Amino acid sequence: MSPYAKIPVTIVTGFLGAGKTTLIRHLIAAAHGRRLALIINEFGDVGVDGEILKACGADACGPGAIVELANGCLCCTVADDFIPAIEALLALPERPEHIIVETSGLALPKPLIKAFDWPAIRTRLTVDGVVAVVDGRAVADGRFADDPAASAAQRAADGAIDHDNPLEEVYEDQLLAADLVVVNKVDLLDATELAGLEATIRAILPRAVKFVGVTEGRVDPAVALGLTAAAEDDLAARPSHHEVEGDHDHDDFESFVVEIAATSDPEALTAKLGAIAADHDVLRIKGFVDVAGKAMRLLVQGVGSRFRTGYDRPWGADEARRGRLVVIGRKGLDRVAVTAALGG
Ligand SMILES: Nc1nc2c(ncn2[C@@H]2O[C@H](COP(=O)(O)OP(=O)(O)OP(=O)(O)O)[C@@H](O)[C@H]2O)c(=O)[nH]1
Repeated sequence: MSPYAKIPVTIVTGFLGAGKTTLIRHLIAAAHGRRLALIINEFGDVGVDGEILKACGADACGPGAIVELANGCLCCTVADDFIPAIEALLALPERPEHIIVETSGLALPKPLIKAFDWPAIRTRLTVDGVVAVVDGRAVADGRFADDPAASAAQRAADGAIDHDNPLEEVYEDQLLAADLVVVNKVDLLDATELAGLEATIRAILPRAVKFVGVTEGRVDPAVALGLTAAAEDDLAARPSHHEVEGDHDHDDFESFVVEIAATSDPEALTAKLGAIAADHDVLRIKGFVDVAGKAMRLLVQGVGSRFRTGYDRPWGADEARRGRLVVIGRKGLDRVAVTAALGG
C-alpha cells in the first residue's frame, strides 16, 4: 500500500449480542498477514469484547493496535474518545493496513461515519464500509418490532402509548447505515425464516446493499473488507431516526454490574441466568464467573435468555477471582430484583 493512500476503516455495528465480536474474531483469524488495528467500544463496565479480541488479535494487530474504549458509546463521544483513538493508531510506528471499529450494541453509526468527513480525518482515512450484524433469531422472534405487551403495560401505567420503540430505532439506524448486512445465527433459523428476514430487512433499507447469512460471524473477509464504499462521501444515503429527533442518549437503556459469588455448578448458574433474563426482559448479560476448583475463569454470555459459556483463560496469579456480570436492559429494568435474583 502506498504510504499516501487513505487507510480503509470498516465499521462493525449491530445490536447488543448480534455477533459483532464473533465476526471480528473471524476476520482477524482470516486476515492472512494483513496488519489490522482495532477500536473496540463496549457498553457496560466489564470489558468482555476487548479481552476476547486482545486474546486472538495479538498477532494480526501488533503492539498498541488494539484500543479499547469501554463503558460508553462512541456515537456520543466522537470528539473526546474516538478521534484520539484514531490518532493513536495513525501514530503507530507500523501503519495499520486496515482498521476495524466495533461499535457498542447501542451505538448509532451515523455520528461515527460523520467524523470521517472531518478535514483532519478524511485526508488520511476512508470508511471502506459499514457492516451491520443482525441476530437473525432475535429479529425473526420480533425482538425489534413494537411489543404489544409492553405497549399495553405502558398504556396501563401512563394512559398513553409512546410509539417510539428504542430497540427498533437503534436496530433500524444500524441497518440504515449499512453497506453490508450480515444476518448472523443462521444456525437458529430455517430457510423460510432466513428468506423472510431478507425481505423484511430489504424493505427497511433505502438502497441496495449486500446481504449475507452466516453462522458464528463467518463472513468471507473478501466480502466484508474492501467494500470501497467511502461512506463519509455518502452520508445523505444513510438516514437516521435521530437526525430529526435531536440528540440520541442512552436513557432508554440501563446497565449495571453484579458481583457473583463462586459457583460449583456452572450449568445450574446458566439455567438460573436464563430464567432471570426471561423474567426481567434482560437484553444482555456478560462477564466472567469463578468456578470453584477450576484454574480457568468462565466466560458467560447471554443474549436475551439464550446463554453460552466457555472457559477463556486461567485466572492470573495476582488477579482476584472476582465474578462480575454486566446486565443491560431497557429503562425500568428492576436492578434491585435482578441483583437479588443473581445473589449479588
Ligand atoms: N447460536 C449462535 N450463537 C452465536 C452466533 N454467533 C455468535 N453467537 C453467540 O452470541 C453471543 C454474542 O456474540 P458477540 O459476538 O459477543 O456479540 P456482540 O454483538 O459483540 O455483543 P455486544 O458487544 O455485547 O453487543 C455469544 O455468546 C456468541 O457466542 C451464531 O452464529 N449462532
